[in-house]
Amino acid sequence: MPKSVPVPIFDCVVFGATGDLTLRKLLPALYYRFRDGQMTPESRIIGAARSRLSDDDYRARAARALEQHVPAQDHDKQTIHHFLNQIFYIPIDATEPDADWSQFLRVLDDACIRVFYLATSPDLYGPICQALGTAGLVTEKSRVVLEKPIGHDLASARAILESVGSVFSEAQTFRIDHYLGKETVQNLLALRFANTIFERLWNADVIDHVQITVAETVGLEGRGGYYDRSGALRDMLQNHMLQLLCLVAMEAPVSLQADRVRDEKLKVLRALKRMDPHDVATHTIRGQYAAGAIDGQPVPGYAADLGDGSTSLTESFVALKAQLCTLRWANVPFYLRTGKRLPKKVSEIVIQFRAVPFSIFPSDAAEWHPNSLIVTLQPEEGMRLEMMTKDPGPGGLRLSPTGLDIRFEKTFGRRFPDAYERLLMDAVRGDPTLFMRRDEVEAAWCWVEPILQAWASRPDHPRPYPAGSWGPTAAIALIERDGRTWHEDLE
Ligand SMILES: NC(=O)C1=CN([C@@H]2O[C@H](COP(=O)(O)OP(=O)(O)OC[C@H]3O[C@@H](n4cnc5c(N)ncnc54)[C@H](OP(=O)(O)O)[C@@H]3O)[C@@H](O)[C@H]2O)C=CC1
Ligand SMILES: O=C1O[C@H](COP(=O)(O)O)[C@@H](O)[C@H](O)[C@H]1O
Repeated sequence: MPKSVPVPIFDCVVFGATGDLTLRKLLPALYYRFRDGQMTPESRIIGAARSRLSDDDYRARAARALEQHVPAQDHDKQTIHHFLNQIFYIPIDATEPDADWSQFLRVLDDACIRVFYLATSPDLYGPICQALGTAGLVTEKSRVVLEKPIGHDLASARAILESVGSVFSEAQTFRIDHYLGKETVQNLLALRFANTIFERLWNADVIDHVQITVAETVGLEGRGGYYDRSGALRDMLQNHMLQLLCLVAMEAPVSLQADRVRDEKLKVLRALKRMDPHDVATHTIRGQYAAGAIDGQPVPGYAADLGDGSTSLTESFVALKAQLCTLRWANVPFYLRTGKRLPKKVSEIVIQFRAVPFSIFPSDAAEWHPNSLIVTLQPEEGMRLEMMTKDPGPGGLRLSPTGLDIRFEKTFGRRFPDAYERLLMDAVRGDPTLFMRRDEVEAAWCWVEPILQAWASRPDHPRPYPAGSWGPTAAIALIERDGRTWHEDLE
């Protein structure tokens, strides 16, 4: 197994230190990097949020978070003890005009890399960055990491980008989309551009359509306050799913240099056919889960999860058909769907190839399955090429579908770091390849905006679907009326 190369000493200030993301993802990710020696013992984590906690109070919370979110076999008492000693806490209200930002000056080391990780709601990004700038906390070696979604729509995204950009340069700004840190997502570049067989076939002549599914079993998980103002389109599709689409659809970059990769992704976002209100009505489906069952256990509906007795029009499911106006992808639909409280947690990309134009096999040789390539992001990272092969044995030339299967963990025989581990270290190193450039964020909002507007002008209730189902039946109709079906293994 390749050894982790230690990153330079850093101070990482995490705003939103008491929140779900920090406790569930960021602290465990930093723990693993510390355990593997990539985060050296001199580096420090400084949590910041409004809650009035001492260093020791916060360490106790961090310890509980590791207990809960790091699998028991990875708990190492000594390492956890040393890791916790590198954690500090500063209480601050970022919206308070008289907040004492000089507290950070007293703690931070001028000489080392400074990462300001903003794990708060996006409306605080501007005020936090302005305050950091005014307090003289932004050094040449500073970077800021912004969580998604950046803004609520195009206008608010631009306002945030502008405000952050007046304090941090583009090179200092790391807009995180944790899907880009997933191993299989990065592998899309290798798959497409290091394999002649795929590179030559990756176009409308051979590919019939593409499906991208990101299904979750979880509901609101206590995040209703955020999620209900967001919904599936803003929470998942505007960022994670469009980034996946970019990596599937982009042309080969001239090199792996960050901006060359990002240039190509940007072209894809700009080539997405803009939807008019009629397209939105026919090409998008929004749903909201009702009570149902997952894994045989009853689960409440969205309104009950929200728990405030209100009637919400927020979608917890979206399916849509997107099209790209390019030579490579002419008339190749991209079907995207994502939702909460679906039957299983699975994220996958299906490249559906066209059927052979003429068959020499008898029509009863087998049920015909055109080839498909299924890239699985989770739960198990890997890919499978579905092919037709001869059914072994006598009795004529019968065909049966068979898969060429690569499961990453099994093939490489080791644990893969979580996306946040990789991305946090990239931010410390100053490598922006797997982060979104400002123009990408704006282009993604530009495409999503007409959908948001059309939905807002028709404020009808999202279609209900029982928890534990694959979304509203209209989402099935969306693809079936084109003579296609969602990838079967999922159902
Ligand atoms: N949770 C997740 O799985 C994911 C979250 N994200 C993004 O990460 C960000 C954070 O999400 P999440 O952790 O779920 O949110 P939470 O609501 O759980 O946490 C918000 C954090 O912000 C702090 N906070 C709120 N107001 C202020 C303020 N005025 N000044 C300083 N701190 C403040 C809160 O602490 P306190 O109350 O103590 O001030 C808390 O630590 C969001 O942008 C979200 O979209 C992205 C991907 C996944
Ligand atoms: O960004 C987000 O992602 C998670 C899903 O992430 P995954 O890595 O578990 O697939 C989602 O639950 C959350 O609502 C969203 O904000």
